[in-house]
Amino acid sequence: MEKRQPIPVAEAVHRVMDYAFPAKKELVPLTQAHGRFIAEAVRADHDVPAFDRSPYDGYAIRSIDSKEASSEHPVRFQVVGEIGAGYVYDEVVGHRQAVRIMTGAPIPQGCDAVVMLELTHTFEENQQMCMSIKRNFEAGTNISYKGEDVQQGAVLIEKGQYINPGVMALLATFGYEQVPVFRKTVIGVMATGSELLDPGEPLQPGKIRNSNAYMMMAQIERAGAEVKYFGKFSDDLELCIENVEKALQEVDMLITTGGVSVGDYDYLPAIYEAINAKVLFNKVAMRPGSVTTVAAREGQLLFGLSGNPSACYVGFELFVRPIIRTAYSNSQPHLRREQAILGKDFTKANPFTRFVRAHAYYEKGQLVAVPSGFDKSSAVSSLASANAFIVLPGGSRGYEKGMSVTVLLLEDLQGSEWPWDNIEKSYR
Ligand SMILES: Nc1nc2c(c(=O)[nH]1)N[C@H]1C(S)=C(S)[C@@H](COP(=O)(O)OP(=O)(O)OC[C@H]3O[C@@H](n4cnc5c(N)ncnc54)[C@H](O)[C@@H]3O)O[C@H]1N2
Ligand code: MOO
Ligand SMILES: [Mg+2]
Repeated sequence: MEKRQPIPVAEAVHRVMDYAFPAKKELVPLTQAHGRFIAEAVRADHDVPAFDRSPYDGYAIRSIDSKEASSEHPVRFQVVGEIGAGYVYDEVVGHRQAVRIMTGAPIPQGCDAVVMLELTHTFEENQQMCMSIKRNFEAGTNISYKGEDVQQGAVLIEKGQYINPGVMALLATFGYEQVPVFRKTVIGVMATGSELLDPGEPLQPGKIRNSNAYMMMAQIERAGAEVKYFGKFSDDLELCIENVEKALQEVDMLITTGGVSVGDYDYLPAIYEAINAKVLFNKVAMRPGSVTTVAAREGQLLFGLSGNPSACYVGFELFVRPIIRTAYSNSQPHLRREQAILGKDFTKANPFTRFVRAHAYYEKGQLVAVPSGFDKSSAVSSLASANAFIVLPGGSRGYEKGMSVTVLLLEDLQGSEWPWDNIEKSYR
């Protein structure tokens, strides 16, 4: 039996990233763009606001006419018109004339100030609407100027940016009825193992329910890709080869779970050989997920993730997620890295770099990360509350509560460019 040579995590991620590929583009209606990644930069083709407008309900005036106003000597204006948002007052406003104006309406020609309704007194005289004010208003008072928010030509959204609700607002502002986004990468999922039952089946001796497939399908969606689920397959070499071959025709990349270790029924190594896929690595100096194997055939990636649920979960986030986000031109495709305070002792020794599933939260402005439970590679229970991995570099005897540790955040949309440099052993 060939002895597997563990490689450092960063080296493994590099080897996978060498196979990154760009996704194709497609146009989707604006209403379906939220949560996608934009395929072109968005440049402002007009100013926002596109015209000088009123930020208040009140009266538009010529500031010069208010110069003499005081509480003893209010100045009165003739109200010559009224405009709501969406309309334009098309006369030129003259001496001691005012236009009743609503929030969002364009400033009439001749006017250079808006007086809030609350500061005015409105009355009727000789069947003529009038308004008076008791103080002077400088030119420019209460005007929202053309271009004060966005100037024409400004790049507002970079290619590869995640489309969040604020981006949606900008897309609508600039008339994107159809939005250029990256086509979702299609990722095949296949579970292997003769012990696997579907969630709807009753338990039987020696069998377990297939949880990894459902977990990974959700991870794929969280990362922004599309799932193609091929089901579960028993440990039968010929059957698996045939189905892996078939699946590869239908997806951009394929993830399998289980069968990558050295057991008699761990067939993934034989499958890669049979289909002529080149194994990029089959052992990573990490826990869980040391058996994570990645292979490539004609540029197409095959991720052989561990059958152990926690190992499978970690393998996905470290190796598959950044490939997805890179396909979308996202500049921060990896998990977001932060420093946190370890919230609880972690006494296990670490020959390999350990990714402890953890719950991270803020306490008085400080990020704290607490291991989320049973920590074996086989653990399924600790994943539900995990929103971070605590990264404990190898070669240590354990960590104590209060130490500063590196964490990778799982539910953060921002990500990081490359989190793998200079991860220090924890310190106080
Ligand atoms: N002699 C050695 N044995 C093992 C080694 C080793 O280096 N030498 N590595 C261990 C490590 S580390 C891991 S991790 C596992 C990896 O196992 P495989 O990837 O080959 O996965 P399986 O053998 O198929 O299953 C392992 C475990 O996970 C359960 N499983 C499998 N699929 C699913 C699924 N879809 N949902 C839920 N659980 C699943 C399976 O029943 C097993 O209990 O190997 C160690 N052994
Ligand atoms: O690959 Mo295993 O997950 O290290 O426990
Ligand atoms: Mg095995």
